[in-house]
Amino acid sequence: MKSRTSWADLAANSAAENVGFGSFSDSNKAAGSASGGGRSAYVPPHLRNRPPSADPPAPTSAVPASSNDRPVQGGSRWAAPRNDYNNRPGYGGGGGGRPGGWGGRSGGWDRGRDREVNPFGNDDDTEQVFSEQENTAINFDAYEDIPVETSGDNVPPPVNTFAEIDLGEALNLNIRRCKYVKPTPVQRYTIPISLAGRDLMACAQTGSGKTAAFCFPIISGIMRGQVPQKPLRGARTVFPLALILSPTRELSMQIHEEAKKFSYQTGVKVVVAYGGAPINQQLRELERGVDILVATPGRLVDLLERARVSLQMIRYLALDEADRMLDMGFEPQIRKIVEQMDMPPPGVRQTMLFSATFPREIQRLASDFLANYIFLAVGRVGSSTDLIVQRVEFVQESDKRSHLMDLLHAQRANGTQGKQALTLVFVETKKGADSLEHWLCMNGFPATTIHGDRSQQEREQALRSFKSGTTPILVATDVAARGLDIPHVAHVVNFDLPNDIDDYVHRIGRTGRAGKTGLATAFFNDNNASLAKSLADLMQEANQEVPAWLTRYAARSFGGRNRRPGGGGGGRFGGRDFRRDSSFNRGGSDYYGGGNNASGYGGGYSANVASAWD
Ligand SMILES: Nc1ncnc2c1ncn2[C@@H]1O[C@H](COP(=O)(O)OP(=O)(O)OP(=O)(O)O)[C@@H](O)[C@H]1O
Repeated sequence: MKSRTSWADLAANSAAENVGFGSFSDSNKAAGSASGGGRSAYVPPHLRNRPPSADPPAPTSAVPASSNDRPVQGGSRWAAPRNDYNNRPGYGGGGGGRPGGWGGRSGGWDRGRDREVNPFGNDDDTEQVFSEQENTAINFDAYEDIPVETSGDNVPPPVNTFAEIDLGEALNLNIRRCKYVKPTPVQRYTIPISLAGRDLMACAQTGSGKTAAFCFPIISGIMRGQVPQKPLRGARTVFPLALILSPTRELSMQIHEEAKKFSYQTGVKVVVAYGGAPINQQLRELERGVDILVATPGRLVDLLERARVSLQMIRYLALDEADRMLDMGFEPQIRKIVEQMDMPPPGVRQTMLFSATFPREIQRLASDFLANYIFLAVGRVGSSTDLIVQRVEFVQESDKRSHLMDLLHAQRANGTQGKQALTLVFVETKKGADSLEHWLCMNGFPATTIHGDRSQQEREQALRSFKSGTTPILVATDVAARGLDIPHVAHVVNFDLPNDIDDYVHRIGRTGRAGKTGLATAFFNDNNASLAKSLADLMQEANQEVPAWLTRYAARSFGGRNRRPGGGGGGRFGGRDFRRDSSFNRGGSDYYGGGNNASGYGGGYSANVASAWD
């Protein structure tokens, strides 16, 4: 899905705010007086932005008609109880469980007046949605025989269809608008687990739909949940109910765009906050109301320190790319956010950790954040690679550019470098990215670059230009390695291989997404010898052709940081529940070591790009 937040969008939002929400601050101040007759009455998320119904429903004690001041639609019609939620225990719908009075949110979130932008880009697509039979976006056959492993107490059974899960009417409609016909394997398992209120550590291959897997239960849970009383804090402090953290600005923007689609017309408000963009605009957006906050850690810490956000009401915490979030670069910030601010503890909040890779040492750290959690592994190690043809070629440093040129010329000749076939080239350093981009442009290959030394505006512009095919080659550092879902990336080139096999898995995962096939080419030379074993193991597991010379390199390297479990014959997954390891029970760790423990996971983590992240 495209990330469409841009500076232009932000400016437009700001303009819209001035036009449509000029009186916000007043109503915000008045918020909390549910019967005040002003426009500040609390409207619970599941009742916001509902179209007027033809049949006036029975009034509900949860939202008294008198508290709804919408002049056009009329209070009682908008205060319709949701049939699908109202009679269930714990949903707070018909039981008078909603006290109203979310002061901070109510004033700015009167959906009667807020024209929620249609994130699907068409005015009323209901007809189209209902006539849509097939999802053309995903090849589910590719997931037929995917191995799945769960561990933990009382794991709820998976579902086969979205219809089996009661996510709520409005969310179901959005799922159909997204043309998601069936849940992907990770969604089949994680959604019931999350809806059952369980904590989760989920490891599933790149491009397999993890974003929806954590967004759906959060949105559904907020729609049906009890709304607690807002604690007494500064008038400008906001109290999100869910926090989704991701390591990069672009990924946070992308999650925000996705979550907005899923939450369209549900009344659940999603706001994004990330570094590199003016904080004032983000503050204004927050003041207009927030249920789900998507953020990068650095900007969130800033907001917390300014007391503009409180985590006191957090019910859901999701860490995307959780292993990256807990590696050496980010861990202190994450611990500060999760453990040292006012967030409810594990067991009170629900915590979900997602990634395609989960080194056991990171699992050990992550377990501090979880209570009685379920571990889920879907797919083999780097199993997106079943869909990705992986090639590794021996190329000396000095030959890399001309070799890349040969590849690009061949693509052009084969017609695969058309507007719809994008090539993503990973390099090690920011300087190297700029220099390669320049060289490609000089040689007639339109290219752009994304890395941590570029301004946020430049980064966003580069991504837009790449996605649109204007510059069909993007030269990137690892800042683009994780999470980004860019349609039509046909080829990932590891011009410089990473030091860490997990980074390789994430990088090549930018192609071969959602059931589509892709190609990944790696340039290997002596400098990459330490990666040889893990790379050869990974390729072998994915039924790729391993060149004889790489096997020889692999045989020469003994163990090392990048040992893969596959070599030991036991690890089919991108991570395996570390609680099952004997070394865990002994309190030992063989994370970095050689050893022969099949369940060990060699994905040593690097902080080499932390400076480029937020
Ligand atoms: N049930 C579904 N049916 C069809 N398409 C889906 C479904 N779920 C997700 N998708 C699509 O699959 C693509 C990949 O999803 P997503 O970006 O969530 O993958 P991911 O598992 O988070 O990948 P990564 O590990 O790289 O972060 C997206 O374009 C998304 O819209």
